[in-house]
Amino acid sequence: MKRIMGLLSTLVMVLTLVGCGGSNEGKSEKHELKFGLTPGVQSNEYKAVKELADYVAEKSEGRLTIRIYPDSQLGDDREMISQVKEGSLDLTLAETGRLGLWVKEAEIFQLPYVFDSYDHLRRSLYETSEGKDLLKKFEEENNWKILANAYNGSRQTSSNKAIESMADMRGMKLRVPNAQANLDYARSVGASPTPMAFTEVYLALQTNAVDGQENPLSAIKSSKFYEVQSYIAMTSHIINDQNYIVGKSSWDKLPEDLQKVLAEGVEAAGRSHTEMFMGDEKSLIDYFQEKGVTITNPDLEAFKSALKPVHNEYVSENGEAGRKLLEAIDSAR
Ligand SMILES: CC(=O)N[C@H]1[C@H]([C@H](O)[C@H](O)CO)O[C@](O)(C(=O)O)C[C@@H]1O
Repeated sequence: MKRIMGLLSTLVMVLTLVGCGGSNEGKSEKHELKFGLTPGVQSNEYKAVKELADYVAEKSEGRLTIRIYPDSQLGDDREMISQVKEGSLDLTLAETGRLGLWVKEAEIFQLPYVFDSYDHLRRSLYETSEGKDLLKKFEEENNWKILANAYNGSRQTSSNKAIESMADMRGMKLRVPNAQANLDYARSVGASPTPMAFTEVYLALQTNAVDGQENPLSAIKSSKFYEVQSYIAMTSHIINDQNYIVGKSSWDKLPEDLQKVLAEGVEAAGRSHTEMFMGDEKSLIDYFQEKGVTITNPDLEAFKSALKPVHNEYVSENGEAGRKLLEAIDSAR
């Protein structure tokens, strides 16, 4: 009886050790992260995120998977950023300026005609102490850990009538996302701003419910807006960036080796993201012209002076923090 009891307890010990996996504890555990984004599967954004999902699945040998929810399935960017903040969504894409809904002074990142180029925007965010402070606030106060910042194109204005100069925009019903900077752009150039969800824009243009919209060339292509618009004016009014945001709480739940895989995957996806948007800006003008769209190049000086009061408003609303950020951006030129 004693021998049987001894054998049984040895067996229990062996089984316990196997069950725990010894030093391999956690290594066999599987993790799934949810990634939500506004654009659909034809977009560059989706392609880059898919590249990330494929990368992590392969490098982690199936231990880390990313399930992608495109096409605003989980809501628009504002809702998804808020879900990441609360911890109910793991990953999303967001413009730095959009985070200004929560960290007020960050809204300067989407003001029209603030940056000379994407490089200028990137330097302002990563290389100035004010930019670094913002990144810190995002992570420490809002649960947004920025794993990469990519270029998402410069916004242009498409329409059903030619925009040769700013005066041609007077009274035009211009669809914009429901974001202050875009509303300000439409209003300041004399158009009538019409906010609406991204998923409804094609139909609104097709039925002439609105006269035009503004988005980067890549989005005009992937959402097929060029099929229902005859003109694109190169207004280059907002430089869009795109942060790959992971919830700090989701990040902290991952074992270190999977954090490394995720960070490397996002870095590579961010690079492809930027390359796709930069490449499109070189090739899409010809593409749209071949499709019968006329491209116009209005004088941008009038646009820039029309938007100057919006910069002044920003400074008066954001006080010292806003003034410092504006100076930092100027110094990064
Ligand atoms: C990250 C993200 O979702 N970006 C979306 C932006 C932002 O919502 C907007 O610029 C406010 O910041 O709006 C669009 O350009 C748009 O609706 O036209 C679609 C784009 O996918």
